[in-house]
Amino acid sequence: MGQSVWKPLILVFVLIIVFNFVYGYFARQTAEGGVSISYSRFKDELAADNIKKISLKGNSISGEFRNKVPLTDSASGKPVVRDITQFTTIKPAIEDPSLMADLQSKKVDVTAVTTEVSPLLSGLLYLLPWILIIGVWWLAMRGMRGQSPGAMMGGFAKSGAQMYTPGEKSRVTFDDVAGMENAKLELREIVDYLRDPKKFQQIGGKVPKGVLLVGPPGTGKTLLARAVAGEAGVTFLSITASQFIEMFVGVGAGRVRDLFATAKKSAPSIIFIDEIDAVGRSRGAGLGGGHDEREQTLNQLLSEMDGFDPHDEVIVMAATNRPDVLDAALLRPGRFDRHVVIDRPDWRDREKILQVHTRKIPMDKDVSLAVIARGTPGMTGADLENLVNEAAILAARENSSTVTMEHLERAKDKVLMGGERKMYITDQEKRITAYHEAGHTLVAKLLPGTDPVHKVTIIPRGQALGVTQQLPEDDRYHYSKTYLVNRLSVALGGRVAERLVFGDLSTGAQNDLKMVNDLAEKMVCQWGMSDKIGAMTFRRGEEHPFLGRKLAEEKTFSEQMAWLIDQEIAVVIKEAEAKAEEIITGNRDKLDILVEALIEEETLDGKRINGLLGLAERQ
Ligand SMILES: Nc1ncnc2c1ncn2[C@@H]1O[C@H](COP(=O)(O)OP(=O)(O)OP(=O)(O)O)[C@@H](O)[C@H]1O
Ligand SMILES: [Zn+2]
Repeated sequence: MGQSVWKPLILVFVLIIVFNFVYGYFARQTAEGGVSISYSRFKDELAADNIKKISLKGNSISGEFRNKVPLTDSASGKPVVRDITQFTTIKPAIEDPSLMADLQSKKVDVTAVTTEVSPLLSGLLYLLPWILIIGVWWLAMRGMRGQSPGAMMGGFAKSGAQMYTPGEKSRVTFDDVAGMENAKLELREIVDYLRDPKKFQQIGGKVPKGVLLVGPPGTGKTLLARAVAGEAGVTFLSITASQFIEMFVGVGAGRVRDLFATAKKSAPSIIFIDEIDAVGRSRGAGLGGGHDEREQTLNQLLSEMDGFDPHDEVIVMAATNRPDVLDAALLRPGRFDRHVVIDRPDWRDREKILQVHTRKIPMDKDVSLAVIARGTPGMTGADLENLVNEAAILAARENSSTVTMEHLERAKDKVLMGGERKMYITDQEKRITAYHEAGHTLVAKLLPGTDPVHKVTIIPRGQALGVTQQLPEDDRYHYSKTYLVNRLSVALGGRVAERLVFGDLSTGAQNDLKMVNDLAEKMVCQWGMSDKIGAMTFRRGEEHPFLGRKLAEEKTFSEQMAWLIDQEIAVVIKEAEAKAEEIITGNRDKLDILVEALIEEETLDGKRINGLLGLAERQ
């Protein structure tokens, strides 16, 4: 909860306290300030004819003695110095039928006071629970929208979406989004369209509808979407997909309808749906029932997107880090047909992000954000923002007027340890990863007939410390043995480079090895690519009790054959590994060039790799 939410809460507390004081003041006034005595003592004094007058108010009796009475300490029973004339006591819950008669016979002056304190006060007392209920409800509504007063200027959206209208102070532009130049470039067209939809259509631009932002959490997808709205100066409606279905059954579809209606009313506008996979998982994928609500919501979303007219001037943006689980219907033309991939930032972008977030923080003159950026591979924008905040807190705690390098380093360690991902990477690990990935890349580049290398990176993602990405040039349906063996060589290139350079192996090649073994097994058992076995096919199933593998089902075969299959798989793998080794040993200088560039730049695209290796384009 933000500070703004606490303010009314504090106000309510203050009101309650003030009310208590006022009430107490009135209550004491009517009690006439007597000293409290026991009821039996009061009865004794009454019997002794020592009560002059009393006043009754509810259960309490206050009054005056005829003669002063020594006050007894109730704990010790000893008389206390002070004599009293004024007293109060409480009538017990048990009826005392003789009281009135006694009072009359002793000629006590009796007045009855109404229990009503004051009409104003009792009115307040009556209203208080209502004030509390309404207050809590109000706070809950605000909390649900997570809105600060600034963000509310655009008013409410019934769907529960957060709404930002143009011209607000909290406007976000591309300047607030550091790095991501490619993504910004791709979104430029959306901005142009929203700025002047008519003109855009006259020029003949294809009216965009849905944009899917794909990337890991915290990489700034929401921020980027808001910046698009800010750049174009249009209304931004933001909702998290799980909000559609969080409350009651049947609400989700209605909320979607409301959301689109609001967006159309305030067009041109952007609808942003975060974590779209929460409603957008492929239909029918769930087990059993209970998914109707989600499916209804998804269907409503699809039909709203289809119902757009070009003149509606609404763009739907959505974010996910699981594009693979999305229902294919969402990705069809006319829906989310544009995809913008947002990767974890490389160190140059990390430096820019640090610059954005330190803009308003006094930094020591010795601080080098580049050094921090280089030491934080794998961190997202959100992680870096967190790092800067931690550093500022450390500085404040030490009464330091500026944030120093040391604060930043300590904050870095803290964020690294807090993160669930293993992001802390030593220089040595970084070197090993760089050699591993450069090994893959070099083999892929120098072996003919392999898929082009799209990019290579040593920025960790998921479990992998680095990635070499190859993209096939076109869809292939037939693979030659040469192609497949080359592919094995590329996969083994990482491991081979590690072994040749460090004389040691790391666990980093685990995935490569699994891929290599699976592929080699298929080559031998399914595609008949082994000389010794020839054109026979086998299906190999689960573990064999003796051989470590079970060869079963399609064809039963002897243990000798099982042994031969294993031999042949080993031969294929050895052959591929020897090829990789030959290339890497023969081009050690090129390997080193790639490694230095990788450590310096973290990510190399195909063009850059060709440049470094002195190769022509399309090789
Ligand atoms: N490129 C960036 N430049 C500046 N700040 C960034 C950048 N990327 C992320 N941040 C910071 O990280 C915060 C979180 O980013 P944001 O919520 O946009 O990430 P997200 O990708 O939408 O994450 P999620 O998928 O968890 O919603 C932002 O508020 C912003 O302050
Ligand atoms: Zn590898």
